[in-house]
Amino acid sequence: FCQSLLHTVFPPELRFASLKFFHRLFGYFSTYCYYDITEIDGVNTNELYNAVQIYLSSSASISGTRLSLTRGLNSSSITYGLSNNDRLIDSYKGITVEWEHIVTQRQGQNFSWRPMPEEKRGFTLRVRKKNKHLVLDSYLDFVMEKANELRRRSQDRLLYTNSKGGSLDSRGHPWESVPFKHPSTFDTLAIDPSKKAEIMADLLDFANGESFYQKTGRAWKRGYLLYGPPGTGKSSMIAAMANYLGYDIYDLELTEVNTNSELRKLLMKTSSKSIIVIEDIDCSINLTNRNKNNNGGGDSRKNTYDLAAAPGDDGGGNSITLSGLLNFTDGLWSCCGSERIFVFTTNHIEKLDPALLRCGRMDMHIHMSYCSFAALKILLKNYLGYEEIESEEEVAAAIGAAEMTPADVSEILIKNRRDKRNAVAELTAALKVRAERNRMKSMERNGNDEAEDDEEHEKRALEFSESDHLEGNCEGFDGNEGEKLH
Ligand SMILES: Nc1ncnc2c1ncn2[C@@H]1O[C@H](COP(=O)(O)OP(=O)(O)OP(=O)(O)O)[C@@H](O)[C@H]1O
Ligand SMILES: [Mg+2]
Repeated sequence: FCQSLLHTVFPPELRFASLKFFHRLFGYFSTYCYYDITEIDGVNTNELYNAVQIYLSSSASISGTRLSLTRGLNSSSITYGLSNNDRLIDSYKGITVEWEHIVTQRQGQNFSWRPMPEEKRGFTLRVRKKNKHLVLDSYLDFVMEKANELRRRSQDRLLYTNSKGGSLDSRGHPWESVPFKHPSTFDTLAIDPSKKAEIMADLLDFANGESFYQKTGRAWKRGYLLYGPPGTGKSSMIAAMANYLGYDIYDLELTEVNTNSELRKLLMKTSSKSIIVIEDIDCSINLTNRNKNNNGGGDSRKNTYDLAAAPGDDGGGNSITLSGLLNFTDGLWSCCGSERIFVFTTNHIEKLDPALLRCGRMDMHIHMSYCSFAALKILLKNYLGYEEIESEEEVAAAIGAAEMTPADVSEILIKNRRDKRNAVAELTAALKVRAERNRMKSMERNGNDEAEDDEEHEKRALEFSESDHLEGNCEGFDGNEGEKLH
């Protein structure tokens, strides 16, 4: 009406100014105020737009009559959304707000560094003027929070890894992501039940501990160091943690990071509710050369902490220092997000610098040990459905000395999963062979000169393994004892 009135009454040159005037007048007398949340804010994607879309999808699923359905690339569920130019009423703390989704055609493509969508989309939020402060102070935060929660619930976990050589992806992010579908959970993890319960309780306390961390003035983060021989379930434990808490995983490949500042940037680009993992921390940075540098005198603190690869080393220009890494986990920058878990894994805890191990940095040191009897029972139950086995005493007697990893055990169980009886028989035999072999090795090590006996034992062990067709497995077990192959 206003516009047709303007057309008839005002000359063209005055139309724009008078339209503006009418808008102001209308705004002044109106009891409402309006907030536009556009999809693209200048050149960047507006996070708030995405959040509102997700937030409204939860209420739209119940009340709307015409909805748009979408399914994201990384999502395994469908989300509902408002169709074009549809409205939805929402209430919050006793006030009512109205959302409208507005889609218009973009007029003429302006020059831009990246292609813009043809449609211009946005939400308009209508609120009563008297409720303006509540909306700005807390409703929009509430929407953001709720959207993040919904996103986490509807979407599969994401596994991020830092791009090769610190390069950025097309959206300027240093992390690349794929859907995280690792099926490991605390139910499938074979570790001592008491240890498992302790870890689960610790994780839960952490996830629910916002007010505790606030009250005690601590940054809301926690560090776990998982150590133990290869194949004892360190990576499986990380996956179980992520699945348990519903967190994303950032798998940090330290060898791809060149400088401390790059490391810091990576940290800044991680989201909260995530697990930041550095696997095989002892192999990622050269921990052995720091003493060499130390001999040179000068700034002792710097030298002690300098973990940079020595010249000529295969460091690939990598100049990350221990202090850089400690700052990553512990410094002021580590608090730029919240609710984050750091997990480091290593096969050789003795190689790590004490600075990395001190309390408060890595809060919990978790020893992932060889398969115990309690852990074996979990594997037998999960793989074969056995609650009990016949040769329980025999197995229990051999398992301690056998030093077999859960990976070794599960390999035997998988191989024989069609023939459960054979699985247990083969497992018992393998445990005995391993126990015997370890016993002999320790005797050798102790300088016991029962050399003739040794040969006989070896023979017996071999005969034993051959008679049970175990050659292939035993080879496999041997390989797991020594160094990791990298
Ligand atoms: N504690 C465990 N419970 C259940 N399965 C296990 C356990 N440990 C190992 N496995 C099985 O063995 C395989 C290897 O385990 P995983 O990769 O977690 O070992 P790791 O400790 O991370 O070894 P590495 O030090 O070589 O990285 C997994 O596929 C998993 O199925
Ligand atoms: Mg691993």
